[in-house]
Amino acid sequence: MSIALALKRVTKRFGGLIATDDISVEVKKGEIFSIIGPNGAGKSTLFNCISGLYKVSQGSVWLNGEEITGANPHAIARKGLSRTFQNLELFSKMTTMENLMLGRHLYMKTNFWNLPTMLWEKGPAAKDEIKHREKVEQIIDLLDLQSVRNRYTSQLPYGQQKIVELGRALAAEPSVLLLDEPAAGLNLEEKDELVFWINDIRRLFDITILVIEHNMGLVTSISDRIMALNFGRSIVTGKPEAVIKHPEVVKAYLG
Ligand SMILES: Nc1ncnc2c1ncn2[C@@H]1O[C@H](COP(=O)(O)OP(=O)(O)OP(=O)(O)O)[C@@H](O)[C@H]1O
Repeated sequence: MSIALALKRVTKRFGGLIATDDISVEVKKGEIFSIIGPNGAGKSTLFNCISGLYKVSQGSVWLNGEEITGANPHAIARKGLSRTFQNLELFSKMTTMENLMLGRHLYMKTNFWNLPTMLWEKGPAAKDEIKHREKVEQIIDLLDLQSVRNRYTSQLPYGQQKIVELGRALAAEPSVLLLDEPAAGLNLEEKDELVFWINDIRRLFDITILVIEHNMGLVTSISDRIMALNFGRSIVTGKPEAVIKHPEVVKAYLG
C-alpha cells in the first residue's frame, strides 16, 4: 500500500490561536478522503498547510514519499498537488478554454501570456501549445464543457464555474487533488453531477482526492474514509458510516 499524502503531527498556530493541532494522517494512493468539521475547525488551514500557502508551525507534510514541508505552493504544485478553493478562483475575463490552459502553465516552456501569438508560429513553442491544448480538450470532453468552451467564465452559472475550476485543477495532471467545499452553492442537480464527476475522475485518472465538505450526504457517498476535526483537533478517522455516528461528531455538529 503506498501513501500519497502524509501529515505528521501538523500544527498551525496564528499567534495564540491553534488552528490545527497535532494532526497526523496517511492518505492512500487512489483514496477519496474527506475532512469534515464545524466552521472554524481548521479544515481550510490544513489544506493551506498541505499546498504550501501556510508554513506549518510544527510537524511535516509528505507528498508521494517526499517531504514538502516549507516548500512554496508553486514547487508543491510541480510535484503533483493541485487544488480548488472555497471561493472560486477563476479569471472571469477569460474563457473556459483559457482558464483550463492556465492549469497547464506548470508544464509550459513558453509564457502563457504569449500563447495567442504562438498559434501562428511553426516552431517548438507552437507544438508545445498543441500538446497542451490536446490535454485541455480531453478535460473539456470529460467534464462536458464543449458548449461553454469559448464563453467568459463570469457569464456561466455558478455550478458550471465550479466545474471549470475543477477542470483547471485537473489540467495540471495532479497525483493529489484537494477540493475545498466543491458542493458549496450548488443546487441538488449540480451536486449529483459533482458526485458523478468525482467518481469518474477517480475511475479514469490515477489520482488521490481530498475533499473538504459540509454536505454529509455527498461526503458519505463519495468517501473511502473521513477525518472529523473540531477545534483544530482530529476527533476520529475512519469509514463514513462509523465517523458520522461517532458521538463526538454528532455532538460537534448538533452543538
Ligand atoms: N490567516 C489566518 N490568520 C489568523 N487566523 C486564521 C487564519 N486562517 C485561519 N484562521 C483561524 O483558524 C481557525 C480555523 O480556520 P479554518 O478556516 O481553517 O476553519 P475551517 O474548518 O476551514 O472553517 P470553515 O468551515 O468556516 O471554512 C479559525 O479560528 C480561523 O479564524
